[in-house]
Amino acid sequence: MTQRPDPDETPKPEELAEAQSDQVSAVADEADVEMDKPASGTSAEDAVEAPGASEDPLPAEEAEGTVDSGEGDGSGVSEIDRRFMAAAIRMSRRHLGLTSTNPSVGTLIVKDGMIVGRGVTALGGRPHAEPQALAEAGEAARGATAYVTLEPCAHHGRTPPCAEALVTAGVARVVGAAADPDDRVSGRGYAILRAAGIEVVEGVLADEAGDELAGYLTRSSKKRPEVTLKLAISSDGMIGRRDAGQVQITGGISRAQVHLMRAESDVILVGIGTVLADDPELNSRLPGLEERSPVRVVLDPQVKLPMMSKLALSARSLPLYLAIGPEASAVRRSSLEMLGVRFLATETHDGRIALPELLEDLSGQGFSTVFVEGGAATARTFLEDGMVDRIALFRGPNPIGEDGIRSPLTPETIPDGFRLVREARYGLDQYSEWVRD
Ligand SMILES: NC(=O)C1=CN([C@@H]2O[C@H](COP(=O)(O)OP(=O)(O)OC[C@H]3O[C@@H](n4cnc5c(N)ncnc54)[C@H](OP(=O)(O)O)[C@@H]3O)[C@@H](O)[C@H]2O)C=CC1
Ligand SMILES: Nc1c(N[C@@H]2O[C@H](COP(=O)(O)O)[C@@H](O)[C@H]2O)[nH]c(=O)[nH]c1=O
Repeated sequence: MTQRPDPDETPKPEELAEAQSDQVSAVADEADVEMDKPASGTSAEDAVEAPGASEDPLPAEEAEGTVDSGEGDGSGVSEIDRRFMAAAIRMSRRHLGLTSTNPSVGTLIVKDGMIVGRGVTALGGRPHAEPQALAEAGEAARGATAYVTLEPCAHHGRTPPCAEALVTAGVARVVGAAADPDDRVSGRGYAILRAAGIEVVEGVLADEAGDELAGYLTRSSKKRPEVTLKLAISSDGMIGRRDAGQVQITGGISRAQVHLMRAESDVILVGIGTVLADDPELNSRLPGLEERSPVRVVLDPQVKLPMMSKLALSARSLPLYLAIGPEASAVRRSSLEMLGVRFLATETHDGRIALPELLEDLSGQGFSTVFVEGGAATARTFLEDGMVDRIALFRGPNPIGEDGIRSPLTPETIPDGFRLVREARYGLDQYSEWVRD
């Protein structure tokens, strides 16, 4: 029988705060740089000393300026530059999963050590972060420093290029994090700024910004979305119990974390085996993030999805796609179509959906991030096909035993080429995350 999550286990805010999660605290950090607060009067300390920030308070004299603090590394980058960039990166998380096909970019305009303008790429991808931050700053942008998590765009789209907007606003200095691989930008954004006499510093916290922009960067360079494989495993390395439906392996704080990760993704994907066993909802149910549920995709070559499954019954309110093969029954297809289910016709190999083709299709539709939540067969083929960019493992404290379904992956069997980037404790669970080098 399917076990439902215990509502009493829904974590309280103080539990979340205790979870010491980078991502949960990042959301809290973002909230501290509230977009709807008046910009004027936000000091460097306000921006950087958000909850969860580990940095020591800045000395007043350092907070007053944005020029080299005298570290002597000769790069022209000060500690305060890095802190403002860290704040801009945290802010950019606000719209992760909501700006497709654009990346979620953060911009801060800083004058005399005070934040005078803030912008995050708007829902749907426009307007970009820079014009919003410049509009908030108004005349104060003249002579200010702009912190941008991605190189400002250089092309004329529905709005003029952001690089030109920064020039027109009269900023004196631009500090950038990640370079933009988009052919229409790729160095041109920084070139426009330099040609106008603006001082440009590139690559400040580029890795950290790249982490948040991973979907966009992968989609631009590999023409497919960034894939995160997430699994919840028991202490003895199982992901479920045979013929038992959904087994709760991890606790409430991990579940909240998973729902946050879902909310930050464009697509959540599982195999039909998981749907038949668990009857999952695959949405984001974290209070306040319900509207941010991703599109759901099920690998279902033979269209086995039950009409009465939670997924099929919710297809009108939250998009549901079945990746189907050439042999899919037209009759089953049209019954599900009436419920609002959509289809992605894909080639199959040995009855398996061709993942590279499916991912290319999803990328073509503008999706930049795919969160794969299993089950075992699906996880295995994503790994075998080399289609996993990030692995997120939640390990619960209890064993499942002999009737368990063995996980295709444990912390001890992470494939070569992946690097451990994050570890955290969520209640009694251990969280570990790896990225492909
Ligand atoms: N702890 C955890 O993190 C999770 C645990 N689970 C557990 O896992 C179990 C289900 O796992 P499993 O049975 O392996 O099911 P999957 O969810 O991996 O589904 C497998 C099915 O998906 C279809 N499929 C189509 N293309 C592919 C492809 N390229 N690669 C793999 N599958 C493809 C096939 O359907 P067809 O046979 O019709 O061709 C295949 O049998 C359940 O017990 C569930 O509770 C599930 C998710 C997460
Ligand atoms: N059992 C288990 C997980 N299982 C995953 O979550 C899915 C259920 O999603 P939903 O119906 O939306 O709650 C399920 O089908 C499987 O993919 N995840 C975890 O983080 N921890 C757990 O202990």
